[in-house]
Amino acid sequence: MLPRINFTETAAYKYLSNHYIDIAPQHLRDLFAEDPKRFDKFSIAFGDILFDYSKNRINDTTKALLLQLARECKLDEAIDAMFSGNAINETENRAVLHTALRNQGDTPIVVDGKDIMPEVRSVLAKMKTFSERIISGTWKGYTGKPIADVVNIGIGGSDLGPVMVTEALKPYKNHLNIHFVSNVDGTHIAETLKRLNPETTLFLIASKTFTTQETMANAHTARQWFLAGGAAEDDIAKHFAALSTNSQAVAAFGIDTQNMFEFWDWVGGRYSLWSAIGLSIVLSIGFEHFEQLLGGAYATDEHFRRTPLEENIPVIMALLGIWYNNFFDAETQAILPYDQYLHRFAAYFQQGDMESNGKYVDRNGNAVAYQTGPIIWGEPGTNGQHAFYQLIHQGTKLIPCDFIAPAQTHNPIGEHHTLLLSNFFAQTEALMNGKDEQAVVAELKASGTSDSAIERLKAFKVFEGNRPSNSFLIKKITPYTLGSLIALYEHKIFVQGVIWNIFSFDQWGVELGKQLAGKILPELRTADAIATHDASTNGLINQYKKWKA
Ligand SMILES: O=P(O)(O)OC[C@H]1O[C@](O)(CO)[C@@H](O)[C@@H]1O
Repeated sequence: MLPRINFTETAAYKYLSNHYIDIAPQHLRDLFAEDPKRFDKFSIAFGDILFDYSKNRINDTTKALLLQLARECKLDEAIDAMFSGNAINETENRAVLHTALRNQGDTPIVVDGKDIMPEVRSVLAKMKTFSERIISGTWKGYTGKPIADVVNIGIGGSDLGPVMVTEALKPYKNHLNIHFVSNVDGTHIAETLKRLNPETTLFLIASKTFTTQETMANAHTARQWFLAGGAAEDDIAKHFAALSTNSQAVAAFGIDTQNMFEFWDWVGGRYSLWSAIGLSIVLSIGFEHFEQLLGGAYATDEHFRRTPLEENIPVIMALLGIWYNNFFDAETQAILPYDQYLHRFAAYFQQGDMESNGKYVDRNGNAVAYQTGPIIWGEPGTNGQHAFYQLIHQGTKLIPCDFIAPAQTHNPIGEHHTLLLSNFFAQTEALMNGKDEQAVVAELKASGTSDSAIERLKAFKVFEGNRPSNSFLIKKITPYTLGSLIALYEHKIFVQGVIWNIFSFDQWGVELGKQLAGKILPELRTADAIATHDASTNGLINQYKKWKA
């Protein structure tokens, strides 16, 4: 069982509330000026990742109190409970062991009295053999041709992780074309299939439950398309594989269970890219690179598990998030990668974070009286700069930002990377320092602006600054460093859930919409006017019926 502690009733929370009153008016500029050791103190080097959190509205006391908060909430106990396979997903009575999928230690990990590591390794071995056959072309389609295109059909955790990682690791890609179909909107699969040849296409049906409406609809459409191309039922075995925990449903769909890559109910969907759900990643970059991804994540797991809290990156990330979320009333958290390959990173952690910590019921089943998970959003720099940074710099909302950038690029073209990085450094500095009125006036004077124009313009050109950010400077985005980075964010989410006293590994909040869609679906199949809902829903459905072709 996870501890049940209301963090707002801890001593640390009370101290932090008072301490907030001291810190809130202080400017980051002054905090830097007062402490020449601030960067050394508030940054952590972890392999090829430098985590700089010095541009946050904290001082030594803040850090000490936040760590006290973590201790009072028994974070150590919770970390042990997760890694040792306790059923910490209590509402589903499941262990939470995505860490076992990348475990490279030799201590058994026991769930329900059984060491799960042999099974984990056996599925990895099966993924290796299968992927080698597909990549090398020794696996032939039903007309004897090698596979050229792979379509992953899945949604949520069975899509976002593989999409994000295959995009992030494109420089490591082989000749196979990898496609992702997730949306139940027929446009998604129709547009994808248009470009494909059934003789050379492999479908991966990725679904933990193998019951998800969107995935099943797309899988059936893919099957029909495949058969319509001239293939026979028996040929399905050469062109369809399943990534799932549900072997019965896989067999019922008609996929040979030989072609099923299994995972287990102790892997949460949004934490599953390390499991068989990662097969599209393996096919895209090869098994060795996938192993490096797992290796990087394992290094983070070890860091998280064994490093004292004060030097523990996910713990610091989580506590800073709580500082802004619960004391500064920040509602969102931006993730801003200065790497085009990471363009789906924020989208991936939208699910990772918001499906995990978007909860208002605590671990005792009571409504919380405090804020929990933040809204996660972001786009790659510098595109974001020309879209929404205005609001981050001069808006009325406090938006803590995570900046992520590689020191080395995979595409050293001219000065592009230097330009990109100059923006990365400049933005965090500008957000922190801002520009005061004196500087604005001096600048306008120097450019020959008249005194009356200066008076009129100066207020608009002032930047308050004092906007907090974390910076992750990464030597290079490789499978290993990416694995480490993803796992840092995963554990951050876990720590925050522990402190907010919520269950981070269930997702009951997605059920109601699914249930209602199931009820509405048969109503849409008839031409009859509907009166079974509220006036708005009835009105919309009936208008739809009039308009639909
Ligand atoms: O892998 P499945 O079972 O198809 O589920 C897909 C997604 O649906 C959810 O259950 C809810 O959106 C996610 O948690 C999960 O990642």
